Amino acid sequence: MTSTLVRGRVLVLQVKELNTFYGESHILHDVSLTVKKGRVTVLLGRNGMGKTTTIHSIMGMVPPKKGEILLQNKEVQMKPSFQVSKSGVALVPQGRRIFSNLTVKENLLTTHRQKKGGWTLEKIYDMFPRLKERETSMGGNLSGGEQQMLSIGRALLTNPSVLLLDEPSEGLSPLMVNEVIAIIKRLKEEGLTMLLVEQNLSMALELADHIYILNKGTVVFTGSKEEMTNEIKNKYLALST
Ligand SMILES: Nc1ncnc2c1ncn2[C@@H]1O[C@H](COP(=O)(O)OP(=O)(O)OP(=O)(O)O)[C@@H](O)[C@H]1O
Repeated sequence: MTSTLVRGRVLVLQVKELNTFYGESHILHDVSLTVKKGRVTVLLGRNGMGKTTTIHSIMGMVPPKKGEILLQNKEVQMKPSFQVSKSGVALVPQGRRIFSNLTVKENLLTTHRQKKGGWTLEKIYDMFPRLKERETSMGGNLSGGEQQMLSIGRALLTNPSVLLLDEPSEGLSPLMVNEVIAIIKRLKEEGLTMLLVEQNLSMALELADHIYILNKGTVVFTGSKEEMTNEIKNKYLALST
């Protein structure tokens, strides 16, 4: 498989000049970003700035009108979601979207795609012992934190090349947010490549290798957390404008 190298790192995902519309509303304006292998890339921005639309464009759920999406140098932008997923992109969606009337085990097995040396049900249970304990419970009876683990476990079982996480901290207690941070760190240690959408700045700063900020559908900052000045934070991430 051909790969693009930037400063010695393979680019797993390249998004180039995406323009996405909902009907007549032009939401994403030439959004470009790259996700490097083994790194946590974070997409930040206030409510309604286009973060979820970017994720949904990558997944083929809202096809962009213009732009390119390359997964390990192969174009995926005109593919339907199931093919994007098959190509190696997995999504932990906002709101978790687990099946409430299936058991934990059934939820996990809906997506399992085997890969040599990859994620298995046993490996998921090793990482999330709580899911093993609740294996036969209905998804709808789990706590918010357990549902988040289930949503992450289900995405991992597709054995993706890149994992997209859309606001995994949303609606969780501070204790559970710390748990999710610890999970993401462990996944990084396992070598997983991730694109994390967040509004929780402290979580983003703890995890990010590289940051993009979206404002009104446009990338207004790209750089390391050290390069993100207070001025930039106040301008683009403060809760009120
Ligand atoms: N299905 C839709 N139809 C029409 N407009 C939409 C739709 N979904 C989102 N939008 C609009 O697109 C813009 C970007 O929304 P998006 O959900 O991508 O933002 P976001 O940065 O992820 O914010 P949030 O954290 O609130 O989800 C907003 O103005 C929103 O109202």
